[in-house]
Amino acid sequence: MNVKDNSQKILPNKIERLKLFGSVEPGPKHKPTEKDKMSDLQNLQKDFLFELDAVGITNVKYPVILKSKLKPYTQNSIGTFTFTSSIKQTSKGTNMSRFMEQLELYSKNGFIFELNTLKEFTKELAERLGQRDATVEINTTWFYERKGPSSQIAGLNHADINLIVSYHQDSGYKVSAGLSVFVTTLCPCSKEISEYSAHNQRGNVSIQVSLTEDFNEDEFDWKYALLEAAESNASSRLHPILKRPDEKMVTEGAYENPRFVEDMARLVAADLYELPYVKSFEVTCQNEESIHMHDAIATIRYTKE
Ligand SMILES: Nc1nc2c(ncn2[C@@H]2O[C@H](COP(=O)(O)OP(=O)(O)OP(=O)(O)O)[C@@H](O)[C@H]2O)c(=O)[nH]1
Repeated sequence: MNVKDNSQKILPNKIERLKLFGSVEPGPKHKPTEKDKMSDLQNLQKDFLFELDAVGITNVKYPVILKSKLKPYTQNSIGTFTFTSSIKQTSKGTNMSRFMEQLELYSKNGFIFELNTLKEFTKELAERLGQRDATVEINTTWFYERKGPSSQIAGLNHADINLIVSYHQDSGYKVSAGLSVFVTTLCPCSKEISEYSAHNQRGNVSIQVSLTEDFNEDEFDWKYALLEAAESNASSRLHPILKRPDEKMVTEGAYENPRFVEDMARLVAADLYELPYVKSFEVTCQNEESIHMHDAIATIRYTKE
């Protein structure tokens, strides 16, 4: 057995240590260091065979500020951004640094996760890039207060939400919003055939809607509307804190509102159909089955006339 050597080590200094592990002195440098003397490969103009539909940066994490109809009314969250624009066949590349420059500019006083800000941002981005169009997508987590149905004890739930804004100098804006949240579903078949009980599952409801041009975020909180569409049609909503009287209500409520995955998709679709500012939608419900290894899934895509 090795006996540990407890005598104190004399370490080489930091520079020597880095050299020990392979660091070397800088070599001779001949290329220009001033920006205007550097070659600018990405701005080369030639026939590069194809136009690009979307080029840019993705998986950018930056803080965002959310406003909400539910408590907490204002909150900080983390946004995951994707920024792109098309580029012509004659351009070699885009100017990647400009996406982040613009994000930093808008983040000086906190980046507000709202439609008006995002529309202005997307148009300015296209102009900054010298392109005809730009698209910005932000995914973030929205926290909202949820109380136990009997005890009224409050805690925080969360849903994943996104906004996608595209701007084109000829056709204007296209706006899409999405939400994904968990719910409880209780199997109608199981309830029907069993002497007692019914198996239930954790369901995920994912909604993506395209919004009308005149949609006004100050009048309608789209994330609240999508949350309601998902949760109010489930067998039960999820809760952060449940005391026994709450648990009894939630359990019985689910038994009184059984749902297949297909029922969920259709009922959510019906609510979205009735929202006047939704032009088209896609709903996917996925149940993590508690009596199978696999999940059940149902999707509806619909465009209003
Ligand atoms: N086009 C392109 N740029 C890349 C790629 N990989 C890295 N870069 C980026 O190139 C950027 C620098 O290019 P530009 O943004 O055009 O910088 P610049 O020319 O000094 O900036 P401007 O003066 O605004 O044009 C850096 O942000 C790098 O991240 C790539 O695959 N394509």
